[in-house]
Amino acid sequence: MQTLLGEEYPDFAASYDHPRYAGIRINTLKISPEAFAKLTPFELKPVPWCETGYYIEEGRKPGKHPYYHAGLYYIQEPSAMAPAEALDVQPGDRVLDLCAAPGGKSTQIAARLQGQGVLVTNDVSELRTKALAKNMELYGVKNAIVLNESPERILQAFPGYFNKILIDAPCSGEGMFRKDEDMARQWEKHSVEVCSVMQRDILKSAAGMLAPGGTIVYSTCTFAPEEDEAQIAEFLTRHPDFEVVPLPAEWGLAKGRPDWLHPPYMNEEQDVYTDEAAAQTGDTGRLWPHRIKGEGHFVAVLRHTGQPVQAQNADQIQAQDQDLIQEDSWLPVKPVEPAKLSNPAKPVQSGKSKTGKTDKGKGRGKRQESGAAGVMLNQEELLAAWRQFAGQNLSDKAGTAGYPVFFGTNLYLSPLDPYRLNGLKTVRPGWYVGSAKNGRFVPGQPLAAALRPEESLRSVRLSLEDGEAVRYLKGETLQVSEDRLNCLNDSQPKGYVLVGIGDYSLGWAKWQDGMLKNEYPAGWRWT
Ligand SMILES: C[S@@+](CC[C@H](N)C(=O)[O-])C[C@H]1O[C@@H](n2cnc3c(N)ncnc32)[C@H](O)[C@@H]1O
Repeated sequence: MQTLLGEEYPDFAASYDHPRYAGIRINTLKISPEAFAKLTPFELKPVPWCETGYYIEEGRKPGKHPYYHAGLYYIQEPSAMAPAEALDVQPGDRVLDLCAAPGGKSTQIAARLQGQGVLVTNDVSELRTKALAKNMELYGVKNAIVLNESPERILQAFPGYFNKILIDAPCSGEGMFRKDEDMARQWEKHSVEVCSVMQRDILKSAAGMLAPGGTIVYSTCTFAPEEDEAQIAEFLTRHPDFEVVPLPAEWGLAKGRPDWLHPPYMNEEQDVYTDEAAAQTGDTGRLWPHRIKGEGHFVAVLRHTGQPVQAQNADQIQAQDQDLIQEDSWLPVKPVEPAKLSNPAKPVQSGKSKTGKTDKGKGRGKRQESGAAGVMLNQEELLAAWRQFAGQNLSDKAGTAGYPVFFGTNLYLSPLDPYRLNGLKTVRPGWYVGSAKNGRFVPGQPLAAALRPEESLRSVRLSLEDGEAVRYLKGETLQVSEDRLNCLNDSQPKGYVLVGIGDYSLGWAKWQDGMLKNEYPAGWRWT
């Protein structure tokens, strides 16, 4: 770092004696920054490069507040907010987040999409995709697909498909040493070399998945030029149909350093990029811990110079997907295991479909006897049971469009026709709305997390002050009188109730005779 930074080095080194900066980003799928400012328990100071990002006081434990459990904000290191902002996602975009776990930037992208378009979010680590999937659910994201795949395999399924791609690349992590001292201990010289190879491969796959005119944002949290400017210079040399787009000047970021693409700053002279490509890296951005309030990051915006693809709304995307389906290429995402019905359900009557039409009697008479295992529920019946549930528990305002996808007894609504996911390791094919259990449709926690009170026929607002909300989050049964329930369209108070703090949903409960039976899942509870 001394060689790289020269005169600036003492300031850089001194920055490691300062405490790190803590930040939160408001989840605009749930609440606007203006509304959050009225109820915030923290002192908020804006992050210059992210309209929804704020510095908060260090040591406040933002993960221990009920608003965190309501998905109102994501705890994010402020400089890590820059890459997804640089991608400039708009509602209707088709976005891929290739190295996404645990989901900081994916939740940011999903908030920018506002439920329109598609987010495919992926990580190669199976373990880390679990945290990614949970975060998508907690933050109320309806239009995301979570994959656990290699970029090369995703390329086979989505050539030229996305108009925005984020690569928050695996890197040697030099910018995280203040935040996490273990990363400094684990650093080895060969980390840079190993990561450089991975980054090159990921960038190559990403280029193949980008639609003409689209944008790739490449970011790392390291200072090593081999992983930053050198990757971009090499990419531009191999892909002359891309250019670097400068970051907004008002963000106050430092410029990239083309002068570091030679010894003594880099190990050896590289002959894999042209001078013109190297010069363009001056328009990339660097976040330095001694220059901005945040840790270290590198950000490059790479635009394909072809004719731009228009942002599309969900209907157009679905229509285009329909056009692409070949009759003979259709396969379900995974063979469907019929749900077991130990307690046979009443025949499914009628319910609202996503088009608002009723499907009277659909699925009736299709169940098969299966010996001691009881009665099997087929896909059609599970779908009908969901529609019946929606008809009896959700209001007309509830937005529940999507392709139904069946994984075992679970039902998801997907923003994509599932034929695209054939053969891919899919952690979540869409929004998990519920499953069949003991002959009934049981609504899922992610359904509740993405609904607003006016979308549920029954809702209740718990108070923060007397600890009621925390008791719900701990899994307790609560006493709630009937007059506190908000029942729409003359619905009866008995049944599923969407529980929230104020206007912000937490999960499901079942109300009967003044008792609110807690349905908040064990794995989500406040401990
Ligand atoms: C910097 S972290 C991502 C942080 C994430 N974007 C966020 O904002 O929460 C890099 C991620 O890349 C993943 N990764 C490593 N190699 C990968 C590969 N070849 N393809 C996809 N993901 C990869 C790692 O498992 C790790 O989760």
